[in-house]
Amino acid sequence: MTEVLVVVAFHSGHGHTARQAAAVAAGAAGVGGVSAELLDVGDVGEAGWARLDAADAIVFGSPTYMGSRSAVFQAFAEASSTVWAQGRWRDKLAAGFTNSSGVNGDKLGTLTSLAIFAAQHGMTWVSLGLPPGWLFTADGSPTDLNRLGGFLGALAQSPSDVGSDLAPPDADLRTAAHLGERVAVAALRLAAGRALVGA
Ligand SMILES: Cc1cc2nc3c(=O)[nH]c(=O)nc-3n(C[C@H](O)[C@H](O)[C@H](O)COP(=O)(O)O)c2cc1C
Repeated sequence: MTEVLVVVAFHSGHGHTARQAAAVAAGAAGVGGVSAELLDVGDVGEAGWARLDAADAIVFGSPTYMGSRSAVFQAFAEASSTVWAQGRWRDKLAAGFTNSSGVNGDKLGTLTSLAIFAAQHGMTWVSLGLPPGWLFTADGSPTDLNRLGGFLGALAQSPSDVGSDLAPPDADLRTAAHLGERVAVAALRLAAGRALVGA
């Protein structure tokens, strides 16, 4: 059986995005032949960079701070310029997720920045692949998968006065798990294809 590695590279200032990251990793690890690891981008170190090099897919996650990715994630992105210069992540799969307090909260700014970051590295972006839930149709529910209606990546919302023990809600964690599973399956397919064509 093909073994592939999905690394979930994330920042979380107060634990909410960390819960979303854990859900992404659990979704990926639930797919046979796939292992998933969490990596705090605020503390990568030599071993962390090596795990990123070894990954078949990297799922990037950040809270939305002031309408974009956090300063800690940005520092990680800038630190990856050596990786970029050497093309070490080229042709790996990538995907992204973000969490913020506003229902909208300008989360798209974060996801867009993550997708551009992945594109700069020559990675192949995997979308969320779910229909929008909740208010997309009148009979929707806030417990729907993809309740926040994103396509580019997984979205989560945590009220600013609710701790990470209670937020983000289950629907958003299930959405994150779906993204992890989708990336894992895509990584398996890519590995199988590579084995066939020898590249
Ligand atoms: C510096 C800062 C900026 C923030 N900017 C936004 C924002 O632009 N939009 C929003 O909806 N929430 C914003 N928030 C709220 C966070 O996104 C929210 O608290 C989130 O759950 C934090 O995730 P974390 O616990 O993983 O850090 C901001 C919070 C901080 C600390």
